[in-house]
Amino acid sequence: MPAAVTPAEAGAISVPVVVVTGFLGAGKTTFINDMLLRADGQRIAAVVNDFGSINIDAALLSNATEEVIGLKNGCICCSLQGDLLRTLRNVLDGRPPDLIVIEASGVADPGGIVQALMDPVVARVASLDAVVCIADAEDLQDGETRWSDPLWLAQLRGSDMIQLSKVPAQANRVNALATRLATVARRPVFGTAGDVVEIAELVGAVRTRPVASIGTTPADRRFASLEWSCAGAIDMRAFQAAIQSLAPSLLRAKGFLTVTGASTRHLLFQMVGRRASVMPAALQKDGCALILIGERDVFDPDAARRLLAGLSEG
Ligand SMILES: Nc1nc2c(ncn2[C@@H]2O[C@H](COP(=O)(O)OP(=O)(O)OP(=O)(O)O)[C@@H](O)[C@H]2O)c(=O)[nH]1
Repeated sequence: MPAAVTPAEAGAISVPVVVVTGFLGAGKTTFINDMLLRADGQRIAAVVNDFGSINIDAALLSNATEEVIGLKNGCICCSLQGDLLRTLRNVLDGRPPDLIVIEASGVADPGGIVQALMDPVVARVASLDAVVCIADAEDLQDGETRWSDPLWLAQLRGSDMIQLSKVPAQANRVNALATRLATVARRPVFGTAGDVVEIAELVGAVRTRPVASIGTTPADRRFASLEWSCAGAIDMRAFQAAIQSLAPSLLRAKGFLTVTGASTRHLLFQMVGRRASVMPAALQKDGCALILIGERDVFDPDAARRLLAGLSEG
């Protein structure tokens, strides 16, 4: 029996799709959140692919749009391509949105996502209009590591434009960074003067792009991750000490915490490289849910799990 046809597939509509890529913690969710807040009446559906099964990004975006779909446990550039296509069909079923924005996980090569979107059935109803790469100015100024990272280069070169995040105040440093980025990527760079790429610039342009081959190491061979959760509250000082000792082996950590020993009980924790922050969480639910990610050859998830287990026993 042939598969049911969505209204969009019936030929009535083609919904533009924007893919947001960028390295772990670059600022993809922040950019999409800002985009949703600037939507000005447009209905934007966000499809979010977190690296782990704790879908933190989807929870963060759900304040800004009712249509957030989390793709859990895997990476849409490789193992989740089928899920992405099924999700797009579900989004397009019923009343299609004006725009679909897909947040790739920080470990994804956008080439795989572009390839999935070129599936002939999907391409008829959802047109890939732009791939935006969020480039983390702090990370890029920390040293040369990222500049020679094949995954980061694939994200940069697999995009149509680059949006700088975490821009330093000094204009000369920003301009030098933007010039270097534009040379490496051969793409326009936004954000030097606090400017943010507008939705109108993302949608409607006809862009031809080669179907990129995925030449980067599969995410699960390069990165190791730990998802850790507990039902109750943990001591804030003990958590800070644990994270401090894990920090040298981590690239990214984030999650929701319920803590004792601090003025706010429910916190959103974020760490990118060595920079950590906490802020009051919108969700007032007891318990902790964290994801920690590092390079497989430096981060030991089992040792981290043992360390964190001590927090919920205290
Ligand atoms: N100062 C500053 N902080 C930012 C900016 N963009 C993002 N951040 C912070 O950087 C951290 C990571 O931001 P996210 O938007 O979650 O990054 P992401 O790329 O979605 O992260 P992953 O999905 O885990 O790869 C958070 O603490 C943000 O508040 C920015 O432009 N300026």
